[in-house]
Amino acid sequence: MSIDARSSSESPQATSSRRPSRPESPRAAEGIAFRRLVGPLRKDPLQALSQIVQERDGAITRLNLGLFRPYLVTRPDDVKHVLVTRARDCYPRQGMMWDAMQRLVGDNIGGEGDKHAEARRALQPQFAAGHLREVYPGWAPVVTRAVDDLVQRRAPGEVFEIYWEATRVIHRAVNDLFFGGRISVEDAELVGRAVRTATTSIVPRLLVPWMPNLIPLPGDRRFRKSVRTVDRVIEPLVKAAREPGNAGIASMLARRGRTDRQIRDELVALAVAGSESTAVALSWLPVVLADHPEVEARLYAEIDAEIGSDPGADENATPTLEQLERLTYTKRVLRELLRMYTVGWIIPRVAQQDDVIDGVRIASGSIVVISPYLTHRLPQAWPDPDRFDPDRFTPEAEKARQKQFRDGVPDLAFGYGHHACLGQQFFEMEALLILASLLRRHRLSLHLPSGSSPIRPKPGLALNPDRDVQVTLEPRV
Ligand code: HEM
Repeated sequence: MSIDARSSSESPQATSSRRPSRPESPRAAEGIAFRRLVGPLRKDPLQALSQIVQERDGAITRLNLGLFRPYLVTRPDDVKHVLVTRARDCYPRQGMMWDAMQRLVGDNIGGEGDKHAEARRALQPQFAAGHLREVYPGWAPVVTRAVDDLVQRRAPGEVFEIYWEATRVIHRAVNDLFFGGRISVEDAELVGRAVRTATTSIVPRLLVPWMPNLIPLPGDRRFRKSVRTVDRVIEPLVKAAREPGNAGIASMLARRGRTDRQIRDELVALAVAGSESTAVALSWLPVVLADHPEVEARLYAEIDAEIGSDPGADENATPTLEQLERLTYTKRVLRELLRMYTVGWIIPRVAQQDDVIDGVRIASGSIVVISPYLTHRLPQAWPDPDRFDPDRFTPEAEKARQKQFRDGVPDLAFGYGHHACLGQQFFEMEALLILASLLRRHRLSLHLPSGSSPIRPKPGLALNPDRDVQVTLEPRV
């Protein structure tokens, strides 16, 4: 696909990320015409968008899709402008696109402004490294028991979908953190399924954000039903969180004087932000390992060396936090996986005022799309971006990248700015613990019937695999 600059009213801009040294009057973004976009986007949207970004060296581009004409912003310094510099006054997380989501997660941590800041201040200490260390000894055995149950449920060699099994483990892990163990396994799974249904049935509304709520769209009824299910389970737990002596994030929020509604909103937002993203990330792992036997061998070797695979050793031992911290290669595999298969692949914002980004005029009301997935494919930040290479995340490589990109960051897997992911450290701890507990005794293999096409990413609200990822577990001895 080539660039059609005719929709731009002015001459094309230099594609360097360097800013002009003297002020120039803002220009219109180069655009790509509808007829050139529609075919490639329909055929393979990620490939089409990646090609645009590479051809334009990441310069701001307007996608002319009829009524929907978003600006694509991918260079680290331009992303910083939207998510940090003008984040609060010009690109707050509000407007039509967020209205739909806020019907599920509320407008506290899922909102903007003072209410968001207050919610974030209340939640942050629960996700700080020091606090996670404190809760680890009580929490980790819950996770290893959930992994043991998975292994018991699945016979060696049985084919199953990793997403749902990972989700079951993750729900037990996060619900213990949220409610201090006061939610049953059945209720945890019910909430998980309802959240998944809500986040998938909302997609039609996100695609036509200007559609008034009064006009029904496909998915609306399923969405409302899922929200009712979530509330039916969560509301009594929120009330119970006020009883003295209870543990978990819900009780901590109650002690900090948050209202029932606020506590409900925070917990649902955490469930939406934390559970599905983690399950999708873990679903990509067998896909990546099947294609990269050398990475797989190093990962198992590290787990054997640091955690131990001796089946005669204590069967029920939970890996210690110190052991997890030594899984540096496994952690790099997870980070590279999130670079290439960026679960949070898109971060939309709507300009609330006229603005100029890198000399390009952005009118108030325009949709600005940040795509971590596309930023992760900029060759100037990630040479040979389609190659899977965990060693991009060695401390030396990270230091060199930081030096190269003083303005903005090229690694956006967990967002950036005042909405950056609260749960990143929790995700790392949780994912490493699940992998260490599972892989020390079992080999996880992708099951791809012969003749199947390779599994590829499919963009939706999250970047899912394009079909259910099927796997098997075999004892390693
Ligand atoms: C693979 C795992 C995860 C990925 C890729 C991920 C990614 C992200 C991204 C990209 C954002 C920024 C969204 C924006 O700017 O609009 C975000 C925000 C957030 N994430 Fe995560 N996340 C993950 C896991 C988690 C977990 C485990 C939790 C908590 C249990 C969590 C809680 C949150 C919260 C609360 C926010 C909103 C923060 C705010 O608006 O102030 N995330 N996440």
